[in-house]
Amino acid sequence: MLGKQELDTQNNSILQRELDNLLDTLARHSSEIDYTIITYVHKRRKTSALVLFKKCDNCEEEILEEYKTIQELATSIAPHIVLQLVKPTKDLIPMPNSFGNIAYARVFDRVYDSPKSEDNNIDFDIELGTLTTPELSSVPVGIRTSDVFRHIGIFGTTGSGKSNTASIIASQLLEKGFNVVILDWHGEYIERSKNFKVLSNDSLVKLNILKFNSIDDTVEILSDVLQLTDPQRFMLYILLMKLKKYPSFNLKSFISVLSQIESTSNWSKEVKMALARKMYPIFTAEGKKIFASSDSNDITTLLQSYHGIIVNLSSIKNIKLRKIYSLFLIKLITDLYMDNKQAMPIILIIEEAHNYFSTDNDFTNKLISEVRKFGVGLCIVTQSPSSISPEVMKNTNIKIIHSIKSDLDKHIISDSMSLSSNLVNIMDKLDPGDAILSAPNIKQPIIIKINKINYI
Ligand SMILES: Nc1ncnc2c1ncn2[C@@H]1O[C@H](COP(=O)(O)OP(=O)(O)OP(=O)(O)O)[C@@H](O)[C@H]1O
Repeated sequence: MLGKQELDTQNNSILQRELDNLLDTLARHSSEIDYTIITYVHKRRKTSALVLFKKCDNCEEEILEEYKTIQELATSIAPHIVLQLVKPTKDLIPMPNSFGNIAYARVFDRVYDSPKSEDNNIDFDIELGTLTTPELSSVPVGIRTSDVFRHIGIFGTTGSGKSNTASIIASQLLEKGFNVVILDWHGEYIERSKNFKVLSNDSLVKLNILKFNSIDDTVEILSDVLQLTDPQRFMLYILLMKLKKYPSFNLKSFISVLSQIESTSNWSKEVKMALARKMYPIFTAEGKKIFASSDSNDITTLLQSYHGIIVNLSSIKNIKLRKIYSLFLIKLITDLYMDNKQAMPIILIIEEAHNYFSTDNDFTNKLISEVRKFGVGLCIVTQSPSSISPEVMKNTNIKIIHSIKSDLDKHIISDSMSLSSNLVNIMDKLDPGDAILSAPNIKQPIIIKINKINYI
């Protein structure tokens, strides 16, 4: 194993990175053949060999085939490393004897974290998939129903398999007697739905902004999404207090109450105008389809009729309205559970959560730490862990990490669950459907292959 000549001898960090990548890939490559790296140090010179071995009779051909595969991998993953075949002899470990190139490589202590057979005893009742260690690839693995109230985080870049994983959890919890509500941001679950009721366009539950329990939460949700300044936020608070006395919530009552608030200066007039402008989408034709003016909020009847519900949020085209609606729907459901004990527990699957579980939203931060006592589990699904509140990372006890490419996102995840460097290195190399699982029922994070599900 030689570093190529044209590289600066001092700068062997490139070689190191390439070798790391090559080893990570080899560790995931299932093969009957074992590998080891041996570094020979002689005075100030060193030289390394990647040794392939298998205990067998007459399997030279097989090992040579494997060598060819690795050589191809090395050409694409590690272009500055040359693998040269050294003929083994009966008594000697083959070592390259050319010291002319870069003194390569470093001694590794890489051990890949795959559970050994004695760790197999994983207690679970929601099956997610199987272990990835080749000899244990038929061993099933999963999570416990009792742990879902301490929330689930599913992370991964686009196309890494998040929705499939969320669907596996959703369908098994539905079978176990949970209410399951999926907030489907892009409408990607609807085509796969068999046992779930889909709410779209006119069938979406209409919400009345004035009829929620806490005016503080209402102000928090609207201020966060509409990006209100402090004075606008304060004016909204006064406005909603006054509007509560009105029989209906519509543009007319809104303007009427707004004009009653005294404006003593140009500045306060501007605050009023800006608030009216920002609130306006709620009173447009699309806003009127999802926000009721006089009805009371009720989700109980719907949950009694359908235990599995997919809310097709993509049918709300205006993104701000979609965010406001999603947050108020979460509030409606969680308030129901927090106000009265419900017979069936519930899990809310929140897709593309980075869109509305932002860092500075007090409502969502409070929610994630409080609801678990009331039989509500949240399953937060996002491609961008760095864009959501740190409270989410802190309060998700089950973490399922699909392939993550961004260094920032990798950093945030590894910090939140103290992953070994081996697992951090492997995070961007996972295939779709493969994931690192960390949960209270398993001793240490493991790599698993999630089952594929065709409908829910
Ligand atoms: N466990 C799995 N085994 C095999 N293929 C899978 C698995 N999970 C997902 N896939 C495939 O990977 C692709 C992406 O899956 P999925 O839509 O679940 O990813 P995603 O992370 O939710 O993507 P997006 O962010 O775009 O919604 C699909 O074609 C799906 O069939």
